[in-house]
Amino acid sequence: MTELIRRSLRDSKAARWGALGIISITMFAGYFLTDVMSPLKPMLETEFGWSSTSYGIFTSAYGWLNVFLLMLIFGGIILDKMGVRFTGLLSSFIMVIGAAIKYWAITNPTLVDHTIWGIHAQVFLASIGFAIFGVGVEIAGITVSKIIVKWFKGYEMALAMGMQMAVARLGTMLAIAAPVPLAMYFSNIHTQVVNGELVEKMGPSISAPIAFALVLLVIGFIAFFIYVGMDKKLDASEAANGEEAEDPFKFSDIGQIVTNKGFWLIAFLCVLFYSSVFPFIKYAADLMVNKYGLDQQTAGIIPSLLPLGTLFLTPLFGGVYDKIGKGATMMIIGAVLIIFVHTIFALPILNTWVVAVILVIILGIALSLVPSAMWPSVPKIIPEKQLGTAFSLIFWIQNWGLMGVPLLIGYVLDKSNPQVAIAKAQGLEVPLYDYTNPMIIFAALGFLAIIVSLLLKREDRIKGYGLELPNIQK
Ligand SMILES: NCCCC[C@H](NC(=O)[C@@H](N)CCCCN)C(=O)O
Repeated sequence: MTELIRRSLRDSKAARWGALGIISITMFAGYFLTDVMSPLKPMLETEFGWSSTSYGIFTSAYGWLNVFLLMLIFGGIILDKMGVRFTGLLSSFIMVIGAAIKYWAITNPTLVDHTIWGIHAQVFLASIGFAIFGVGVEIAGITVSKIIVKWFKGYEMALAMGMQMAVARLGTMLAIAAPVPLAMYFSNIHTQVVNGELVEKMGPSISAPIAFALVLLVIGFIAFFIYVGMDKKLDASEAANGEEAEDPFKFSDIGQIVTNKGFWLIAFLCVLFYSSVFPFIKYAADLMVNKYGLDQQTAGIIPSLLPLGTLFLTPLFGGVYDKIGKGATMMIIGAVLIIFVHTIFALPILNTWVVAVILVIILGIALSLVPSAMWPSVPKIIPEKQLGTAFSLIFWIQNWGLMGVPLLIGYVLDKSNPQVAIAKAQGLEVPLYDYTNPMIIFAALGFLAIIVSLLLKREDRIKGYGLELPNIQK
């Protein structure tokens, strides 16, 4: 009889996986909007006269407020103080507002020939929207991480984190594959920049995929309200069973987190690893056009294989970590794969799409290995009551990379290819970009990630965090 008595709602498999399903919808929408502009880079250049630097500025905006105004850190503190319900609703709402501003900037033709502080006005305002959205999606990310720990500790935590990331990657995949067909389908007559002049012309609708993303985000916001109901029931069930409430968060906790060497190694690995993958995704479709000779219409297909592979592999590797362990080793292997892939991309040989497909698939394996081991390792290093703040600090450090690297890549791309700007200014046929230098930067990040992952394994041996041990408690 006693086996039938449940201690808490989270002891019900259906309840915890149901909760995970609901919050995954919100993150799916967030990841879709995050990458929706990536395959549109060539169109932004031809329709609105953006340069690679403009695109780099826009892409880097994701981290502006998170990094410089410390919004992520405040988000983590709010999360630990106010809880997952309030923070989740707030962050989903911020995502909707940011996406709406970005949509407005992209649809507003009068912005096309203005500048703000020397930046193309459309780029500037779309960037503001993306920066606000970036605050929302990042805070939603740490909230969701804390929610998963809350429901899955002692259960299939890595698998759950892997499943949530897989659903989010589905958003990334859709964001790489769908925007160009959507923009072409909704082609209309609108203002474009042709040789520096504004003209009314038939062309693809760049705003259509963003409108689609906005609708998804509203659905994600509504979904979070449903989660709030489940979270209340979880708390009630735990209170009824006399489970102890967590110690409240104290500011001195921050001191404890930042004096933990394991925390820093995870944070550095996080920034190096993610800076060599997510900013790469922003340029991947363009790389396929310029290095592998694909046309704009099909260029998104190969990069979309990257998140596709992760859909299956992230939960799979998460399950391996739960049952067998070897988290630190998985991170090292992932970092080795990164340097391999980017080095081959950088070499001015093997310029055939088959090689690009193979490399993207290997990168997908890396993007499954490292996150499925890294994120479930954080609760092994940091106590649960400090997790919101710890995740937010890790995300904050990571956002420096997510902000700085795309900007650097856009800049390096323009500097290494001055012939492109000259041709555009003269109204000549635009030559191809040479991507060697940007890819060397990505490979260098992979190299640093290997060093940090080795240091992390060593630290685990010294401190006994248990990163090589399974997560499921027998
Ligand atoms: N439990 C933690 C999950 C983190 C997942 C991780 N996301 C991030 O690191 C975000 N800060 C950045 C997301 C950028 C979206 N393109 C992930 O692997 O997606």
